[in-house]
This record gives sequence, structure tokens and C-alpha cells, in this order.
Amino acid sequence: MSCFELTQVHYRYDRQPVLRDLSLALAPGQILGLFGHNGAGKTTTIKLILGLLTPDQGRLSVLGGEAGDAAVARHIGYLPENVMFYPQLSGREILRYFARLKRVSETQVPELLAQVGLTDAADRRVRTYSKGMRQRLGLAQALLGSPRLLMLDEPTVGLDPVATAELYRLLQRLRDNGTGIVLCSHVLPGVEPYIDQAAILSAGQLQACGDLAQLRHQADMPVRLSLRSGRGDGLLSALNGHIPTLSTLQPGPDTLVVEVRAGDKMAAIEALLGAGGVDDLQVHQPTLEDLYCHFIQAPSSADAADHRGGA
Ligand SMILES: Nc1ncnc2c1ncn2[C@@H]1O[C@H](COP(=O)(O)OP(=O)(O)OP(=O)(O)O)[C@@H](O)[C@H]1O
Repeated sequence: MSCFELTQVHYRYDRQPVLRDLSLALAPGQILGLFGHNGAGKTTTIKLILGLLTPDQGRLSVLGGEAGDAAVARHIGYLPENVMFYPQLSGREILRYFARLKRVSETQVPELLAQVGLTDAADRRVRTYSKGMRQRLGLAQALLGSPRLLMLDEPTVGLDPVATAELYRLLQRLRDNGTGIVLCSHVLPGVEPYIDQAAILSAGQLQACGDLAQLRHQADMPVRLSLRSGRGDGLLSALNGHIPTLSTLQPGPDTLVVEVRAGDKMAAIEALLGAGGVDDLQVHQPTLEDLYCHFIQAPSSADAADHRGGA
């Protein structure tokens, strides 16, 4: 059973279309990064899955049931973008309060505080917490009741790099235990190794969705090979005539940078190494940020169709 499945979902606020023809699914034990600029529709998507909004068109199922159904909602953990707590309560009191609200056992509270690194601050008032500590308390709140689907809206806001890496590692442990996780963010640096799938939203439309290899295949962006060698010209002639290069650059006497199409990468590496004299070789594949920029800038199929229709 999938954690959720949206099929051709449309949503509009008042008369303003916000999500258009959105199809997206998440399997258990997967981390989906949902990326897009401000206003792309990420929070709206999360609210639909939570059952706080209802699609105008299309189908939506969550954990095999209806979004918003109480029996479904109790298996969902949610960390909202701007997390706010009663400042005069301690972290422990807040978690106990939410445990009662969610009707789950309070015995989980000490363990969750430990999981997010707040054991020592558990009995301090939340108004003395840093932004990052409040964010981690928000995560502990989302984890109450061991949710099968966890949705995190901008979870790394306010976290320093070490706390961010710890958060991602915690998410991976949850994922390995079968939790489906949506990580909604416009912060891409550092997230790449921790997600299984990336969905890229722009102006309410899904531009691309898949794992990194699929996105790279779909984008067909050039791969850059950086070589250190005493015989740059010889290497270039080993390539020329066999492998089409998109660009070549010799930034120094011993360095050569070649761009080839993704599909020619292995043949180019073989030709270069076969020519001999290569002291070092680095392969630069498009990063998640490169792919994001590529897909955000690419016209969507609907826009392209509109354009064709208007021409
Ligand atoms: N309650 C609302 N009433 C009217 N329009 C809204 C409402 N909430 C959001 N919108 C609009 O819907 C669009 C999508 O907003 P949404 O919050 O889903 O985007 P987002 O991708 O989460 O953005 P951000 O990264 O800034 O949080 C935006 O144009 C926003 O202005």
C-alpha cells in the first residue's frame, strides 16, 4: 500500500490555480524530496495529503484511505514550516501535551527527546530554546505515535550544518524502518545523499520526478571530465573523431576539462584512459541543484502546448 497517491490533482485558491494536473506517489520506506521555489505549491500539496484541503479535481488516497479520515490521520506525523509552541512550557511538557492530543502513550516522550538531542534541555522552558532547538522539538512532536507517513515542511530551517546532517541521518533510520517521508524544501545543498526520490514543482506543476539517475537521464545534461595529464593534446586527439565533445578547455598546462553528452560518458572515459598518460580523472555529474535549475527553467509540457496553440 502506498503512503499516498495523487492522480491528476488540481487545486485552486479562490479562482487562482495553484496545483495543475499533479500526479505524485510515495511508497513506504522512501524519502521523497519535494522541491520548488516559494509559491510553487509544496505546502498546498502537503495540506491536501493531510486532508486540510480537498482537491478540486483528481484522485487522492492516503495510507489506503481518505485524506483527513481520523483513522488515517493518526498514522501521519507533520512538522509545519513555522513551528510555534507555548513558550512558558518545557520541551517535555509540550511533548506530553501533544501526546495527549494525538492520543498516544506519553512513554515515548523521553525516547523522542533523546532522539532529537534535547534530553538535557527537556525541562527548560521553550522560550529559552534556540530556533534550531525549537525545530528539533517540532520534529519530536511529529514523531509521536511512530507515524507511517512523516511530512516535514522546511525541516532544516534554523538548523546548523551538524544538526542538519543529524536530522537527515535520523530520517534515514526512520525510512529504513519503513516510514514514508516527504521532505519539503527550497534548500537543496546537502540533501542529495539522503533522499530516494526528488519531485520538482514549478508554478503548481510537476516538472520532473524520480531518483537522481532517472532525473539525470531525463535532463540529458553534459557530464564534465576533468583530467590531469602531461599530454593534454594527445588526449584530445584520442577523443576527437570518436566521441563528440560539447566543449574542451585547457585551464593549465597539465589540466584538461572536457564536456560530453551523458550517454557518451563511459566511451569517453575509456578512450581517454586507453590513450594513456592520465594522472587523475574526475567525473562531474549534474548535481541535484543543477538538475533543479534545469527543470525549473525548462518550459512545462502544458506551457509548451499553450505556446504551440497560440502560435
Ligand atoms: N490561503 C491561501 N489563499 C490564497 N492563496 C494562497 C493561500 N495559501 C497559498 N496561496 C498561494 O498558493 C500558491 C502556492 O502556495 P504554497 O504555500 O503551496 O507554496 P510553497 O511552495 O509551499 O511556497 P513556500 O516555499 O514559500 O512555502 C502561492 O501562489 C500562494 O500565494
